[in-house]
Amino acid sequence: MSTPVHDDPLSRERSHLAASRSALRAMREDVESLDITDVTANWVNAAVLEAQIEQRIKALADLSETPLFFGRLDYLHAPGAEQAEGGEGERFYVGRRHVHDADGDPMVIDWRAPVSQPFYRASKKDPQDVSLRRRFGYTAGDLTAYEDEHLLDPAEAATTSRLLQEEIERPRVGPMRDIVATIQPEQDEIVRAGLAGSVCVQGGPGTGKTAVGLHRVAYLLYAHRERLARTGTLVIGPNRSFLHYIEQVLPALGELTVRQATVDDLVAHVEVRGTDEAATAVIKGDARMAEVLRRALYSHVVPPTEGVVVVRGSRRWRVPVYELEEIVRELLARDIRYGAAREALPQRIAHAVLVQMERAGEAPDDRVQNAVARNAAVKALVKSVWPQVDPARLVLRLLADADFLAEHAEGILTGDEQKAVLWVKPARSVKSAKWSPADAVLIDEATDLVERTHSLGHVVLDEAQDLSPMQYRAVGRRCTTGSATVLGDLAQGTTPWATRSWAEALGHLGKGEAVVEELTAGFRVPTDVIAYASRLLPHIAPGLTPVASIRENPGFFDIRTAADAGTADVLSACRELLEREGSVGLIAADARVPELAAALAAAGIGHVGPGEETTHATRLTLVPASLAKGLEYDYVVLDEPRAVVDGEPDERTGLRRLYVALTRAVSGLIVTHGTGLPPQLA
Ligand SMILES: Nc1ncnc2c1ncn2[C@@H]1O[C@H](COP(=O)(O)OP(=O)(O)OP(=O)(O)O)[C@@H](O)[C@H]1O
Repeated sequence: MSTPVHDDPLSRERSHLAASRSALRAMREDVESLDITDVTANWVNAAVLEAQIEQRIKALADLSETPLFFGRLDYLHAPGAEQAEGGEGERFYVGRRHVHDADGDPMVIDWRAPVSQPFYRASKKDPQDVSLRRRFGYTAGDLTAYEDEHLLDPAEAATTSRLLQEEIERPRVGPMRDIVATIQPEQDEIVRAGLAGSVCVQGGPGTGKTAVGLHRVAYLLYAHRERLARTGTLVIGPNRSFLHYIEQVLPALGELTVRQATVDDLVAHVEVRGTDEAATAVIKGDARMAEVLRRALYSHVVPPTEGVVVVRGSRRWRVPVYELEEIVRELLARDIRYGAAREALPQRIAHAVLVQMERAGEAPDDRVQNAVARNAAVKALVKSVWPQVDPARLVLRLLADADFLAEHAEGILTGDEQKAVLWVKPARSVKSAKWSPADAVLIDEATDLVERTHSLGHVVLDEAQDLSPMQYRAVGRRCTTGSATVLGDLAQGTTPWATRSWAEALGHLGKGEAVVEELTAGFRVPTDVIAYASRLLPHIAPGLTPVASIRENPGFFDIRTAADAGTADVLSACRELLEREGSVGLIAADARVPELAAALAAAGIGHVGPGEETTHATRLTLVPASLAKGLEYDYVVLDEPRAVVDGEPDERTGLRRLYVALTRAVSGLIVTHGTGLPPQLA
């Protein structure tokens, strides 16, 4: 007897998957076979088009490990034609990208399309016209399970989805991956917030801030593709290893054009070779420095002391000093940059000359005005009244010349503060100066005073709590005409200038109107571990809501007292965790890393640094506590919590660093210590 193979729902869904994959293949072949020889006028166009085609082919790749669709929605009624992304059916498969058949009918709908939204938001309370929501389970790329919710059936009990739970509990390996299949309703609201407004998300460790920020970019690129292609998008993260950790997420969602950078990258006007004492960096990062810079820059504008005489042919035209003063005053009052005003000044003077010419009965045209503006006398006047200023040289002088600084910081910085920012050994030139990261930000501010910084369409700022006010300003001027998504956790602020409140930070960013949302459901850290780490909250960020872990797997948590502060117990903890599936991170105070690296090598345990690819043979990452932020590992060994705290300039920062280190583990954490635990963990 033969069994019918296509009759059960799972088989039907599998055939839809197979059909969708061949439809995708056909779409790709269509693009691959495009012949552009006849449609491009020149080789530049051809090159651009070819690059676009190549991107499109890449975007249409069928990746065996990323299923084409992960959900299905059965609508009760066909959604409005304007919502249907070209389809008129009432059943939609939701996936990472749009796939259509030969007739152009949708086989899979992009998760970002409006008709997909109820997949994330519909509930029994608000079914949004969805009668059935189906989630699919995959094993090694094969569709092996599904799970249904009948949203309109009052008899069906609301349950938590097994597939969702499994996805959340899945062991972590390698870099971050997308969460499209399991975005939660409160996350989805942030992901799909409009492009016009800015959003700020406060959320404890593992609440999905980074994930939400990246999916938000993908969503915005879908919903406002043309506009953002013109204006650009940018994701800002704290350091290289973090950016490396997240760099696969957007390409996996088909978005290949988003720039990712650190704040230091954005302000790289000079080579940074120096560092500042914490107290100095705090002052250099203070928003008051913006006013000092503004004053110092505009001190270069000096009122004219005599009129200018322009000789043309046999005639001499004089613009009297009071009229020049008026022009300068008017330019100073206008909301334009120093450089733009400097360019406008000769034209204004020329205009004044032209008015005189007209009064004298001449009929000068634009060419005459330009010629007057370029006249040597006018040029000389502009040079003395409104000289060109090099932003880096301006900052150099402020940091090197006590009198110059005193003159412009008067009433803004105290005498002690001025002393703190002055170089002990003043640099002679921009090239030879040992610029610090904070100096580079000052130069960026000065650069923007001279010439307006280009604004992007949208900027995502991750780990935002660590920025100084001057750094917020640097990010803010890159989205003056666009919007921002600001992600952070006040409890994880570990810089001496870390943000105290989001209202303050958003003010410096120039996005005071942004709404602040809070995420409190934790997807990473197991309950016991997050409860333990949260003991630190009253000491590091009183008033913040502790994260509530939604992981069912209780995880594995052990605190081990070592015989001494050596490395033997750390090594055995690493060995033990390497027996298990998933990634392993050994987190330690920066100062202990060399000793631990040597011990691991001596014991024959291979390891890599954060941001380096692990391999099957080398699954351990040795992470200095200062680089742990934003990262996660399936299992973590945390070495000497006390040393982590002591590694920071003050106790609160130390405890915050410890909070970060304690909250990196997904499935298990072993804390080893030979010197006792910080009393705040007791
Ligand atoms: N809805 C979700 N479904 C499945 N996994 C999720 C979901 N939201 C977040 N995660 C996972 O939880 C982990 C933590 O997310 P993420 O790194 O974005 O948190 P975070 O708030 O930025 O943490 P931190 O404050 O430590 O930087 C990641 O592995 C992420 O993929």
